[in-house]
Amino acid sequence: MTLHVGTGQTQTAVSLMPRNLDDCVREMALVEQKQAAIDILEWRLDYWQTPATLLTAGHQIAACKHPVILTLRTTHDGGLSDPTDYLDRYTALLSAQIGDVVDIEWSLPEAVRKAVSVLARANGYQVLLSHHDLKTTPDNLTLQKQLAAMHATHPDMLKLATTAQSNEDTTRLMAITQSFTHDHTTPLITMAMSEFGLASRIFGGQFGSAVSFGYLEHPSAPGQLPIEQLKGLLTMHQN
Ligand SMILES: O=C1C[C@@](O)(C(=O)O)C[C@@H](O)[C@@H]1O
Repeated sequence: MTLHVGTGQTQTAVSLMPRNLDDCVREMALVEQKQAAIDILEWRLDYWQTPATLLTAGHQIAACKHPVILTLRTTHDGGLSDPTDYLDRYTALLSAQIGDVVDIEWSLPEAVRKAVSVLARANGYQVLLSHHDLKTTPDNLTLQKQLAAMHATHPDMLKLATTAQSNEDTTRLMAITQSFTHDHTTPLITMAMSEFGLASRIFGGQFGSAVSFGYLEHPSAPGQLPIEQLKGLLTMHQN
């Protein structure tokens, strides 16, 4: 399934964070209950704790009607996974062609990013290149250079998550989003994490951000809203 983002209404995504098959069944039941509010599933693989049943879970998740983003979030970018076995952790699922998009972290060594990207594309996935600043929203020039460097590697889509320490940080990120999406066709997802960043999750689409993340049971990052509340706000704001 090809994920089409960046045109039309802002799409919503929720992060699945199962540790095992029991969690997977529970979370997929919630997805079914809330499916009217969900456009995209993100499977946060860094929470998974039972390698022997990874593919079983993958087939259960991939059986749903939503496009699935595979995300192995490392400790560098706010997740739980050790960056040193990044390619190995992705290989089984990518080789089984489970899911549709692969999130690859900019912070990884270039050789690792390239190896995962080659394996992903060889198995028909789109590549979402992502970067997370867990402490700040850098100055505008730094944000522009960050996006330019990521864009130069030709991903299918980009994601930049910063941490807002003020309302001004959030408005700057949205202005940078507006400027980038005006000048480029590569879909961009941005969000300012923290309570200061709430506006970026509700109004980010107005400035070109393609997707906004809400939560199913628990937030996967600071500042997320419950998915049904987020969908309602996006629908109200965009109609
Ligand atoms: O990269 C992102 C965005 C996110 O960090 C957010 O702030 O909503 C949530 C993560 O699960 C996801 O992988």
